[in-house]
Amino acid sequence: MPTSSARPDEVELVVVGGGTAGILTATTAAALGARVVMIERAPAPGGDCLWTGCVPSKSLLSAARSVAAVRAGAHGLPGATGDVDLGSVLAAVQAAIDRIAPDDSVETLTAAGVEVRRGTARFTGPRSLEVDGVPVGFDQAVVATGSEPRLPAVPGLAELAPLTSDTVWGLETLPARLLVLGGGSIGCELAQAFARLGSHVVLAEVGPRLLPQEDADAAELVRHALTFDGVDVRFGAAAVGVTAGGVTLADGSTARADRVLVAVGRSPRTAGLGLEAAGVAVDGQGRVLVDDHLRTSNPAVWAAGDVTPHPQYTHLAGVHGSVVAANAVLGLRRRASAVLVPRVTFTDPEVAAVGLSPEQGRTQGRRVVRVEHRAVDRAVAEQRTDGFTTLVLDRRRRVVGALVVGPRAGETIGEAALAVQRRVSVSALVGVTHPYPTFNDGLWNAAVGEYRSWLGGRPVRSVLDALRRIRRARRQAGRRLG
Ligand SMILES: Cc1cc2nc3c(=O)[nH]c(=O)nc-3n(C[C@H](O)[C@H](O)[C@H](O)COP(=O)(O)OP(=O)(O)OC[C@H]3O[C@@H](n4cnc5c(N)ncnc54)[C@H](O)[C@@H]3O)c2cc1C
Ligand SMILES: NC(=O)c1ccc[n+]([C@@H]2O[C@H](COP(=O)([O-])OP(=O)(O)OC[C@H]3O[C@@H](n4cnc5c(N)ncnc54)[C@H](O)[C@@H]3O)[C@@H](O)[C@H]2O)c1
Repeated sequence: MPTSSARPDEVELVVVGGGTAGILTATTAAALGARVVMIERAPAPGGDCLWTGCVPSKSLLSAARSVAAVRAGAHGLPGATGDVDLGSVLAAVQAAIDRIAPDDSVETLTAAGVEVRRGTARFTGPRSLEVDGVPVGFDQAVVATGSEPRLPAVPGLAELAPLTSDTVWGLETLPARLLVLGGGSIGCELAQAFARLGSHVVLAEVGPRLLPQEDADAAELVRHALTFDGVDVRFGAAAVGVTAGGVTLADGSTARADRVLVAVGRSPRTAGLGLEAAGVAVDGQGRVLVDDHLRTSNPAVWAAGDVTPHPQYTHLAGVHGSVVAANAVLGLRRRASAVLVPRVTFTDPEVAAVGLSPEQGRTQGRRVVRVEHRAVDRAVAEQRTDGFTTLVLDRRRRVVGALVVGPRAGETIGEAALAVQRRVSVSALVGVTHPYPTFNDGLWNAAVGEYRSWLGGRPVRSVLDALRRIRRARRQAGRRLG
């Protein structure tokens, strides 16, 4: 059992926030033998991913995909018409949440050895905080308070009661005209979902393209797909004002909308947290500054998940939790920078990436191999050839990055992440028999193509020629002797 320097009235480890980062911190620390208290202000733990983020958005996208397929009238069926009942769709979304919620419930956490306290935490000193006014001393603490939607300062926007990813799930009817501000993951996913469900959607992005964190050719395929679904995508189009005619955009156009959905990025939830009292430094955007071990400027306080300057993904928040717990409880020095972070935008087609992107790879002089999905039989069979798989290789032909665009690209990227993490070579990847026909063939075919071109290269060719000559000579000698 790890020893604690906490006084009897102190908690060994306090975790502030019961989202993915907080839950993984708390359960890992408890498994390591620490006395852990987790404080969550919401009615139930689970955080954004469960209640307003990943789970509802993926459930909504699934419903929207089904609606699009039915409306398209594929396979000789007459295309369905009529309005979607948003209430039914959101009931299914809620059912998905309800099925997953028990995994994060107070009962489950209590059984895992975590004491959960409901309330809002605020630091009062370097080793103390209060929960709704009740003081708590701690030996160590973890800030895992997540992030929240950022609202742009646009005159008149607040009067339109803009929706965010926090509130969109409370809609009672489908907006006939929806303006989505922001073309990042949230904007693209929700714009496509609402367009497929039947809203007329304008997506206004301030920059010159969608998904700025991804390569331009991947973003262009998503723009094409959104446009196909009826989304009116506008670039250079930050909202600048509101008139009786609609929302004025920086490209000079106006978007008439019944509702506006803001998805222009997320800010850390640090306001009112008393971080100054705790001596915890934040950056200019309010994000909690951490070192590579996720320790803050106060040696007794750590941070994990969306509240830090690291990328905002559930899987990373979870890994942060386990890193922080190991470092805080056992005194290990696990590094956040050692964590490989794959990412997926769940539009149709999906965009999935890990490691070096092809654009980064080319800039760094790495070899980039690409397979178009028109050469992947599963994509052809499903008439979904609008994608590609790209591998980025180092000088020894080991996989250092991958970008996949297509249906279920998010499933393929797990294998690519394993390859990048373990520095798997193209020849090793070729040696793994892949079942046929799958979208993962894109990855395998890219590796096979690269391997064949290596085999066809001059140095390997001359070795192979020599081996063949020796083999021929031996057979001829054998025949003479026989
Ligand atoms: C629409 C949407 C879709 C997304 N889709 C994906 C996806 O597909 N894949 C993916 O990887 N990521 C996705 N994300 C991102 C993902 O949801 C976040 O990265 C993840 O939830 C971050 O977890 P966290 O624990 O850091 O923060 P959170 O989940 O936000 O948890 C923080 C918790 O702290 C609590 N809290 C805050 N302040 C206090 C306080 N003072 N006292 C007590 N409690 C407090 C909050 O109530 C909250 O429960 C999506 C996000 C959104 C918004
Ligand atoms: N599939 C996933 O993993 C997933 C899904 C949703 C969200 N998330 C996470 O949540 C985070 C936040 O998502 P997000 O989409 O809100 O943010 P984001 O930072 O990914 O994208 C915001 C977009 O809004 C644009 N923008 C900024 N200001 C604008 C303005 N005033 N008007 C118009 N456009 C503007 C930006 O150029 C950018 O393209 C992401 O960073 C991501 O990590 C992940």
